[in-house]
Amino acid sequence: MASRTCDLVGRVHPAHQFDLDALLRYASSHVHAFPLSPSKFSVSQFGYGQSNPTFLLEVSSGSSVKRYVLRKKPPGKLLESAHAVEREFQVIEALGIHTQVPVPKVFCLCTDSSVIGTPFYIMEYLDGRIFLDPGLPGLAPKSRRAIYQAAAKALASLHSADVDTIGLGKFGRRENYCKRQVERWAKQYIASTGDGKSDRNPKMLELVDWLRQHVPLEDSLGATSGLVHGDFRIDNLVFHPLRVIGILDWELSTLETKCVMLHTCMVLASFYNFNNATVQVHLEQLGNESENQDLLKETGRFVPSKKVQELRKRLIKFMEDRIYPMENEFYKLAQSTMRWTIHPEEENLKELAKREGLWNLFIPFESAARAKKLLDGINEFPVDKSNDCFLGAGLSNLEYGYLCEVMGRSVWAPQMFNCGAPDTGNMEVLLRYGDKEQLQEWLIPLLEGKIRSGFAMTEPEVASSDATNIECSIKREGDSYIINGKKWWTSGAMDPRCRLLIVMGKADFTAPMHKQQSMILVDIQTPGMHIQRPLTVFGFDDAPHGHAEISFENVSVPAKNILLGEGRGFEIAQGRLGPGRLHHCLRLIGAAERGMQIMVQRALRRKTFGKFIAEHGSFRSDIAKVAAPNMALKVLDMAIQVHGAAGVSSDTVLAHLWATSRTLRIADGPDEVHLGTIAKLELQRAKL
Ligand SMILES: Cc1cc2nc3c(=O)[nH]c(=O)nc-3n(C[C@H](O)[C@H](O)[C@H](O)COP(=O)(O)OP(=O)(O)OC[C@H]3O[C@@H](n4cnc5c(N)ncnc54)[C@H](O)[C@@H]3O)c2cc1C
Repeated sequence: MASRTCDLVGRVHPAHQFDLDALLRYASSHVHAFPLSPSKFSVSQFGYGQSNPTFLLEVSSGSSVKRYVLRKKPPGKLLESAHAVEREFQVIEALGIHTQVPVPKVFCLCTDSSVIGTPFYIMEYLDGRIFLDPGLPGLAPKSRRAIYQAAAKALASLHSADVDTIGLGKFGRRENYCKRQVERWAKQYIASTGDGKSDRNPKMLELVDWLRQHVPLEDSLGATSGLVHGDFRIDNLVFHPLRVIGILDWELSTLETKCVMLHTCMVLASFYNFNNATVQVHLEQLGNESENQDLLKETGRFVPSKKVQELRKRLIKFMEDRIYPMENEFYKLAQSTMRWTIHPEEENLKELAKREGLWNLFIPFESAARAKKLLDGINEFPVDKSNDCFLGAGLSNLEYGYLCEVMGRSVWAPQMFNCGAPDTGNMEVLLRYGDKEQLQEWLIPLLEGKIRSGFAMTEPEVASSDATNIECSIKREGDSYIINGKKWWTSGAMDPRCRLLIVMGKADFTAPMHKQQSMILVDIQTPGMHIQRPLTVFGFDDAPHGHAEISFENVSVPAKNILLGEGRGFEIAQGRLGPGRLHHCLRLIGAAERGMQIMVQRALRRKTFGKFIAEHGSFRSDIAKVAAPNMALKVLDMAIQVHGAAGVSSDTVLAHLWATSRTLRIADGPDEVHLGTIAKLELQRAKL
């Protein structure tokens, strides 16, 4: 049977007693809404299997009683890496803020041992049930099944967390986790069996061998790391009534390769006979990775999951049926005197894409989870089943790659699926860093495709590839910020639907170099903002979205529009650039694919000197060279060449695709900056 959490406490062990007054003083000033002068303050200790002593705090004021849980290091001399309550706090806090993984809310971490003798943290008390016996005796089979499934779901939600997005990318050593783990288990098994101990099971030795031979390829890189609890047992879960409301005891948590989680889970299932619901849910959640593994082994290449393949098929059909046939119409309008207006068919296509579930596909499932949590209960937010696609299709960046590539085949396509830059980057910024009010005001209309947005960082007067040079000032005055400065290349700002600019500037020119920058949300209609001119790229002005030069003269914006707080702009810019560049590159692959397709069709139709162009030797040798650096530009350049004069005209899409592709060696940071970052990461990895 289950025990209620409050039934698991008893008197504080004499060796674990500490100064209650000191704790009360500390908690009163560090825990939000902690009663200041309680009429009663009592402490009892949880007695069940705690390596870090854990206490229930009960604080009474009049008739109300508040309960908290305190977890601390044990007293005495400890092994350096053991009992790290600081790490526990870090992981619970990150999961609580950024994911839907059920964890108690944490209130404060105290690393000052002078307060109660050792570091400690205080968290929410969860009133629920704990099952001490994993066999769940005394429960009806139906309830038992529900409990096991809830446990498996909680574990799967944990393993779905994107550690880089939630700030836990450096929480543990990433590479060779699987190899180290298998060796450790093998050693432990050998040490605890044979020679007068329990019999050694030959099947277990076979299993060890099998695991050694099946260490996944990416284990040595640690590139797809996820978070692992390290001691995920049913008695570390709090249920209410059949749902997991909290995962406890994070002492052994660390990072491990994601597909290893599946292996680990299967091994655990066989060791503990836990329940294969865990494995099933993992297969559902991590199925793409394991599926890819198998297909990688069989064919030598990755193949996307069934879900992604199905989406890709639908997307390609949409492109062929709806978008390619409209391209000429869109170009015609964009070159006419009405160039800064929107073709009515664009909005129709957006509605169709929404209906087909081809909407906001770029949103990573992790960002979607944060937004769902923040926007839960808001009426305007369409999170019900019929509108599920407003927060994407729950894809990983890898999965979206297969779809992004298809969208890149037409410069008009991404925005039809609400997946166009700079909106994607801006939505991602709001999804990751915006507060509830900011999400409500700006994210919802962006998700719905009702408005568009721009990102204003680059300035004409300073070398903007280095964002520390930015000079635009964002100065706090009372309840507002006043913006003064000049920006250029703000893409999308000419679009008549553009309502929001995310502006980067400096709130404090005297702060440390990377803390001077802030980002603020600005309504484009705010007085003092002047669009000076649209800029052109090799003669294309990219109407109707355009790239604007904008001046800001005493533009007054409500203080609540600051993102994350003053001095956090650099940090946000880094987070924004990563996925943005990735999306551009994936679209470039699509542009190259399209160029290749058009080129081959042309070369098979047109004859020079008595032969089809495709039959000339130079064409054959060129076509074999597509995997070079700057691949997209090379392919498009070849496609233009094959078309002769038609290739540089606007009668085909090639010149525009080439111009757009060329800009991407500068836009979103020049090649040199990205190469510098890659070199830095490679050097860091070599030092590990
Ligand atoms: C089509 C297009 C759209 C754009 N859209 C936006 C937008 O929406 N919002 C926005 O804010 N900006 C936008 N930009 C601007 C773009 O982000 C900047 O142009 C880019 O960051 C470079 O800044 P810069 O032009 O000031 O060049 P600079 O910083 O002056 O750099 C010039 C050159 O210096 C070299 N260089 C720089 N750093 C290094 C280094 N570390 N090592 C070696 N060489 C280096 C590179 O060759 C680089 O091209 C856009 C640009 C284009 C072309």
